[in-house]
Amino acid sequence: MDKLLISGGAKLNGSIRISGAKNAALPILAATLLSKEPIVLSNLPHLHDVTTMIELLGTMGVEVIINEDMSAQICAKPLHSVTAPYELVKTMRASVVVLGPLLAHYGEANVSLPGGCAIGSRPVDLHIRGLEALGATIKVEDGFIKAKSNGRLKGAKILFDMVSVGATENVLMAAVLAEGITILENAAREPEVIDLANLLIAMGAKITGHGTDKITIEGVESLHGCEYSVMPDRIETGTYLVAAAMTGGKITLKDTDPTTLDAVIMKLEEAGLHIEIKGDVIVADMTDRVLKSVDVTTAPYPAFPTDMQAQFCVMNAVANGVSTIKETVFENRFMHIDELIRMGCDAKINGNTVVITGVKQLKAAPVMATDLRASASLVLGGLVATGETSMDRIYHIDRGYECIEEKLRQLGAKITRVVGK
Ligand SMILES: CC(=O)N[C@H]1[C@@H](OP(=O)(O)OP(=O)(O)OC[C@H]2O[C@@H](n3ccc(=O)[nH]c3=O)[C@H](O)[C@@H]2O)O[C@H](CO)[C@@H](O)[C@@H]1O
Ligand SMILES: C=C(OP(=O)(O)O)C(=O)O
Repeated sequence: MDKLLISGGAKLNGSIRISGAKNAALPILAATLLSKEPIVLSNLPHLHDVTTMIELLGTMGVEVIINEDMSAQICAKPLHSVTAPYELVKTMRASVVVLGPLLAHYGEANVSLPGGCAIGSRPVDLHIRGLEALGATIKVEDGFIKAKSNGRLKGAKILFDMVSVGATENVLMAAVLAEGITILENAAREPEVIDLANLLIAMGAKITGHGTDKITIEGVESLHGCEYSVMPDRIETGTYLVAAAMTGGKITLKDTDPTTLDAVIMKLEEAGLHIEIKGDVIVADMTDRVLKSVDVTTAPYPAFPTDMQAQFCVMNAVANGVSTIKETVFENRFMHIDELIRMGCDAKINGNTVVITGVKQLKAAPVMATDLRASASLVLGGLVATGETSMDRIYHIDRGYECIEEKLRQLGAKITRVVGK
């Protein structure tokens, strides 16, 4: 298995480009199942999860052509299968978002249950109840979600019990082809939901209210092809901003969308990072500034994102002061803390809260990645630790960070990948 070796101590300096957002690209790829016409997607990030989603679409018969400019032309005609097999779903739980589009367009879908993962049990009850409200018949049998629709789905008013990004996306994609009006209440407001809605609108869907907690969809009979560019990755952006804050460097992030990062930017400014925004560029400067720890509580957008929690834990680990980080979205998202403690972090977990006392210096240790953002926090720790940190199980980081070692090296970090046999 591959490893990352990181020698700490370099201040990051320079400029990099931010990639397309994984969490927007995945549902957008699934949405191509809603049309029989080609959809041309640009700014797709080169990530394991994106490859898995393309492979999943491929097993169903979707045709994917990569154009010279690296955009992908995706055409979902004709499908020979409406099954998402366990072998692919188990490696990426976001595969469950093919359920809504398959059901709406083909009247049938068999999607392997995604199961739990390192950060929590992650049930899909809200997805299932939402699709049932649109008239689908759903059985969970032999480890599969087996969904059928007798004719077109029917628009309905759906109030989600809790805010779920994936359930909002799945039901939104089903509702665009349903007969009549669907209203989604307590819908997720994440920028990735907006990006998906904008793609669907470009395909001919009638959607209003995306970006608020009430989305209204007027179903149409069919959707057409279009060209669409995936939004920039706000979590990748936030991760590099934390890297600048921790290393005391000055970096420029290009092709990003600062408007999607309000909560993260506010907290980084509170921590002492100087941030300048010029359109789609962020310049972050920590030169000669003191890093202060900040309290954080994760919650659905527009509050502080759970996907930035691990990165803020490691930042607080080397900041001045004592901080409290509370995780309210996932029940088990502190797996990185034990690994950070191995690097000298002073942290105590109590239920869904961790109290971190900043230390002057982390020390390199062999560490193991447990999930995607936990991996990012260990890389960040390695960037400021004394000595060489070696990180195992880095397939997690390849799910969500495009060319992480190349980008960090471009900023002056000492990081190499050792390719395993
Ligand atoms: C591919 C993708 O976009 N992943 C993101 C998405 O995950 P994902 O869409 O899986 O996350 P959700 O918003 O659905 O999960 C939020 C909470 O709702 C719970 N829940 C969800 C669905 C359901 O049917 N029942 C239920 O109880 C989950 O267990 C969790 O506690 O949003 C999360 C929350 O911002 C992010 O951390 C993930 O990076
Ligand atoms: C939890 C994440 O992704 P996923 O929902 O795909 O597991 C993430 O991007 O941090």
